[in-house]
Amino acid sequence: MSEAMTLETAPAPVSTVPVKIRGDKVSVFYGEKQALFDVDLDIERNRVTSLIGPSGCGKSTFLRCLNRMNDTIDSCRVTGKIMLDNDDIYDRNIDVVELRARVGMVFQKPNPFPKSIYENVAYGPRIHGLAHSKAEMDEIVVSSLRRAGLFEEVKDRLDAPGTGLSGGQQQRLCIARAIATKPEVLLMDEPCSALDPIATAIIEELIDELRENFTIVIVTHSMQQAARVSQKTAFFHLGKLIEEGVTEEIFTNPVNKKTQDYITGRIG
Ligand SMILES: Nc1ncnc2c1ncn2[C@@H]1O[C@H](COP(=O)(O)OP(=O)(O)OP(=O)(O)O)[C@@H](O)[C@H]1O
Repeated sequence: MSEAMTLETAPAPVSTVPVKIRGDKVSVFYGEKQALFDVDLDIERNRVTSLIGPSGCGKSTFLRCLNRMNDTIDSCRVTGKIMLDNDDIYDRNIDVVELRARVGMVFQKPNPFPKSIYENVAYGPRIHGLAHSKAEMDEIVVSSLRRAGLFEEVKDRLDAPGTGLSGGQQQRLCIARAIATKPEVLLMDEPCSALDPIATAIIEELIDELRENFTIVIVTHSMQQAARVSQKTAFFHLGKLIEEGVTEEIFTNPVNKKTQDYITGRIG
């Protein structure tokens, strides 16, 4: 069966999970160069969605559209529509600072501020005015560190520099920092790529726990990781969303030949 016929005859995925983010014909240009082409992708609430595909296929570009991080790149232009619940996030009335508090981000390389562990976590809540007293701030810091699975390891040295922690601990600190502003969505751009297997396993376990309270979108180069942590997977190739669906289906029974070639290691 040809690829076109397969695509045309494939039934639309049916899902009853509420949609948190709806991407509608999202295209991204860096200057003259188009990096994403008409991507339609729904991100479901309280699920982990993995974005996978070969290097340069546009995974990070799409991820960065979801909290308008691409706005920081001068040459970058985004077209199409992205709805976060009922808000069009590219609407000119959207406050981008507020948007980034609702849609937090964790980067590839742990990047704690050169401040204490406590201050790393307190920073966001402070600039967003989320705590009205020291006691409230203490509560936010402790609960965020607990949720990030780090509190027990650092409770006796909250005044020590965040940069003095191990790589895996630093990444959990960055997760605590991201969740301290009580975001609805957490974006993770290859959050384990700088970590060893043990630290990676801890973060993966954490991702699974966090989805109870957050909607998570993760970019990963590791298909094993996508299979372990996500319920939905979207496969990108050369700036196009080729296929998306239930993770298990994507990895065991992909509809598109390109997806099949990628997961079997023939491309990428
Ligand atoms: N700031 C930028 N300026 C110009 N082009 C860019 C910029 N960022 C990304 N691109 C280009 O856009 C395309 C998609 O890049 P992107 O980083 O989104 O891909 P990716 O799938 O996340 O790749 P990787 O897995 O290597 O991180 C690539 O061709 C890349 O060179």
